[in-house]
Amino acid sequence: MAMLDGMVAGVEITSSDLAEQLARRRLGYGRGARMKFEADKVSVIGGIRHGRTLGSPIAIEIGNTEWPKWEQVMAPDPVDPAELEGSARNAPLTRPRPGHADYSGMLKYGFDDARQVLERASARETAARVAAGTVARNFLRQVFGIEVLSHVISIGASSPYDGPPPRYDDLDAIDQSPVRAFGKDAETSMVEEIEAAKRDGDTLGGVVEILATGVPVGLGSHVSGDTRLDARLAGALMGIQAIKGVEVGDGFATARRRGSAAHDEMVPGADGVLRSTNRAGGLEGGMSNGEDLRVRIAMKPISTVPRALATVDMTTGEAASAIHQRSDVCAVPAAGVVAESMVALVVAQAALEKFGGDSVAETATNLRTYREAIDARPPRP
Ligand SMILES: Cc1cc2nc3c(=O)[nH]c(=O)nc-3n(C[C@H](O)[C@H](O)[C@H](O)COP(=O)(O)O)c2cc1C
Ligand SMILES: C=C(O[C@@H]1CC(C(=O)O)=C[C@@H](OP(=O)(O)O)[C@H]1O)C(=O)O
Repeated sequence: MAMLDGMVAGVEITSSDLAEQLARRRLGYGRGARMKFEADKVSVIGGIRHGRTLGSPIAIEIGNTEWPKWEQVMAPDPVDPAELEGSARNAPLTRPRPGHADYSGMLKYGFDDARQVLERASARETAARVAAGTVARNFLRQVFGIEVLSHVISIGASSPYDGPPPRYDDLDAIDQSPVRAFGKDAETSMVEEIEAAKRDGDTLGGVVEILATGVPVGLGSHVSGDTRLDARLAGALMGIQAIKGVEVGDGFATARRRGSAAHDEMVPGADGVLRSTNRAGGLEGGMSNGEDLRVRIAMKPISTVPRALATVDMTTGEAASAIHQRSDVCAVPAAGVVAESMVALVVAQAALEKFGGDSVAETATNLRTYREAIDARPPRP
């Protein structure tokens, strides 16, 4: 269930927009069996009428077609233990899987069965993020002309893409790529990495770049740490399962440069201030600076490794192997779609803080007033 509060009235959104974005999240070479047989069945429960948001909380349910198999073992009401006997699926999971939430969750919550942790910890939940993010995307496009896109930079040790960032027009081509790569060379190298990992019973992570174009200057704020747009983007992106690093603009490469080669110099132009570079990724002092937002995320390899990892049985204390029923080999392309949604949600929230309003029309009026004020600055020489 995705719940989205605070969205203005009048945003155009249909079930097929939601389905389209959810379908993008399921794609990608290297995803596992569950993606093939499980469908995302979308039902809008409230907050949208006749294709437009109402300004009330939006609730979207995404059916989990796997649920009937787990209905008994995960039942909210007490179940007679005799009914659970005889099925491996119903047996408690006592061997925490390294890299997952199992071990810490079992100790922290006092559980003997890691199942009480794992389904909630699962990235299945990212379907809800994509549904909520679709509303944010449509709002950003409709009012601001902002577009959010992503592409995979590398998977495992593949040769990283190092060309210019794609534009929104390139997104269809990126989505056509089985690894959501921008460019054939990067794609070939990524596919080879996945095939090798599959052969070896192993899993992979990788790096994704996310861009937002058309973002007005002044979203976020320099006044405190928690209002900084870079901090909010990093927090939201780190909140995605398996994301272990976030880089803003040239991030780590910038740390190795001298100041004279690290910042984005300004020159006067016919339409105001111009920049010849965007090393900062569109963010200075915790605020958008009018350039494209550009952030990267690092995803760790999938935790459920087919070549079973060593663990400890929490009931007996003995050495054991972690279970592997099925899993993705690599979910980096899908993580990119999830990351786009998180960026859209953060940017939409910052845009609503800055421009406010209860309807698309009111937010658009506030944006126009702001643009008129800033368009005159600085005076043209
Ligand atoms: C889109 C997506 C799909 C994932 N699929 C799997 C999977 O099939 N198997 C798995 O073990 N982990 C998968 N993960 C990663 C786990 O959810 C992640 O390893 C786990 O939550 C622990 O990560 P954390 O330490 O960052 O919380 C996936 C993550 C994402 C974002
Ligand atoms: C179901 C989804 O992703 C799941 C995320 C996930 C994990 O551990 O995060 C593990 C796998 O699930 P299972 O262990 O049940 O096979 C993925 O299929 C999805 O993205 O819709």
